[in-house]
Amino acid sequence: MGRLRLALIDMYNKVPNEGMRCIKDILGEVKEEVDYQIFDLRGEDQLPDTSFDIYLSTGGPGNPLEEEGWEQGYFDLLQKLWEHNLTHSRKKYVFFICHSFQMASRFFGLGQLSQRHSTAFGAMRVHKTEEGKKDPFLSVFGDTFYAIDSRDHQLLNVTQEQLNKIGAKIVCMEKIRPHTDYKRAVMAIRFSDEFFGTQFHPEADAEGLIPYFGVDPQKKGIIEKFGEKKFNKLMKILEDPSRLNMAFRPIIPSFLQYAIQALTKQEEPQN
Ligand SMILES: NC(=O)CC[C@H](N)C(=O)O
Repeated sequence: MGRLRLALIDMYNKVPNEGMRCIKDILGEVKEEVDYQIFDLRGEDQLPDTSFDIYLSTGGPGNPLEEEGWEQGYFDLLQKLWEHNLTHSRKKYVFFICHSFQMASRFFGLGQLSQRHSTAFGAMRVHKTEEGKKDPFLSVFGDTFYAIDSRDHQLLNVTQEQLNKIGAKIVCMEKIRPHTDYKRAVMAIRFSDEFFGTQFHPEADAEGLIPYFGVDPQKKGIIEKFGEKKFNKLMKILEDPSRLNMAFRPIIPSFLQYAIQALTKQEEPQN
């Protein structure tokens, strides 16, 4: 059978970022099995059709509730992929990161998106839920793990009824902060066997981020925006391999291996 085809949906709207480099690195690890094509959705209005096997939709800047004009096309694509999976044995696999995760929550009608009281930025502790403890994509982690977070918005108030409608499960939540009244935001959702999304950045790599954040203008920018204390804390976590489970960032590779195995097991043509 031929190589699998992956659509990388770039949501960065041409804003410089580390996400695309990290994702391309990860996709380099499966280059024998998977070819990928980039679609600059917000910058160039490029949207893949439904012919791809796997879709990886990135993080990006801005308010996930704002209408920029590309949303309906994106939602139509998700609708077609979701319906495809309901009626075909050869499935479509979709991974949503950060901004895309927020867009997916809008598409599926889960919870409420809102602006955080302050920007979340750094290496944050994430908690698995009971469902998360059973999730194969998270199996290498303990009950809590560190992940890179970078966002101004959050997903709150997802109800069990909303989850049940599509058969989704919340698999990670923000850390518990007993000293604040803030609600804990949702950090990862398994929408289905094939659709998975994280509010954090599972593509982030410590090896690449240390030299990136550690020099100006990034270093200066972080200190100006968040203070020296937060900068030092971020670097300390990035440099401590025992705390930094994302050093080997296993979530997206697990997703890709799962998709590759399922798709190569099945002979084409389908159904
Ligand atoms: N890094 C991201 O993708 C951020 C997502 C979104 N723009 C937010 O501010 O919450």
